[in-house]
Amino acid sequence: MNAIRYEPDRLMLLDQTRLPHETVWVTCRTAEDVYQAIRSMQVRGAPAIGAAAAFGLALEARRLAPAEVRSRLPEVAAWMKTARPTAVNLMQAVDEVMAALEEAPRGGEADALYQRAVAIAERDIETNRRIGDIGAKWIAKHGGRVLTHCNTGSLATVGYGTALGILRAMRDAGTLEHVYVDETRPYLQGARLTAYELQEEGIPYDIITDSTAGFAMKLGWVDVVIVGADRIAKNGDTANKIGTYSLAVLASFHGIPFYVAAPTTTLDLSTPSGDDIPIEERSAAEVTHWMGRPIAPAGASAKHLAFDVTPGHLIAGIITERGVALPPYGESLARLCDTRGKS
Ligand SMILES: CSC[C@@H](O)[C@@H](O)C(=O)COP(=O)(O)O
Repeated sequence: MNAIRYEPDRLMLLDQTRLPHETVWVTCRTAEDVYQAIRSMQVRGAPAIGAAAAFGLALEARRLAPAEVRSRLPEVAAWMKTARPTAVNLMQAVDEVMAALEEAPRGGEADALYQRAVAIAERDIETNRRIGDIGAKWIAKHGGRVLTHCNTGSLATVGYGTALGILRAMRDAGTLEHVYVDETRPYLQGARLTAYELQEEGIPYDIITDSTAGFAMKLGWVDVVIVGADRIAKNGDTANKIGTYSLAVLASFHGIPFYVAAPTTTLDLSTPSGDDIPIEERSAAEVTHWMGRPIAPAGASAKHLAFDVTPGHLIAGIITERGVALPPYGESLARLCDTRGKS
């Protein structure tokens, strides 16, 4: 399954607001189209929005008059970064494409940007496969019953997935027994998207309501928790989908190991701790309504933080394509970043 298809003059995104019941592809031809698709969560998941943004800038470079590309694109790039504030993959991918612009030959800007966006997309799939291999070996020692949150699969990446990639690799290795999928209020990435991917793969799973997770742990259903990440600060504090922090606290209370799986492009060593990570606040209507229909009284007030931050001390390990970082994260993450890009 893949949710991102690309050609030099268009980006096609599988609309994740319509899944699992409708398969609708959205065609983007401009940076504005891509920006709107990211904001409205037609494309979502940290690595997927990074790749989409990269293609968005490449599309814009093709659309602009050649003489305008170098003067106009920096502004578009800065704006693209504001589409969603928490996932640092977006900022990294935009910066990477803009670096390609610096190196591009005169007149070859649009092609250079497209090639860089393709490289970002292809690298993501390769990275996820490595996370899967490394993670499957590491996690197997804890057992085969895994609880996960949100969607970290093919839909959230360019392909294969991070935490969900580990589940695929465990299934292939014969070590996966069962997956408990938090439904993940309010956007239901678990119930709609992770369940869809696991079902396609024939992986045994049960959706649970978010509030079931603690009791499921108490009942002994869960050997290990694995989640994804949107931004990992220098000290290991990790921003991920709202509800992740509660899961980590529950896992700690029950003595269950809690892991984060993410590519090293999700590490942000320039952010000292989780307190410095910007947390996206989305519309209250996404909490009070479902698919446009109200579920709360008219005029109800709601708070909608889209992400939370799990302190590093609650995380047993951070599984990346370069290996598993263990606490203390200040040192282990810096070591992983030192090796980033060297192989
Ligand atoms: C590999 S995806 C990792 C994270 O981006 C994922 O866990 C998550 O929080 C997604 O949030 P979303 O709001 O759906 O973009």
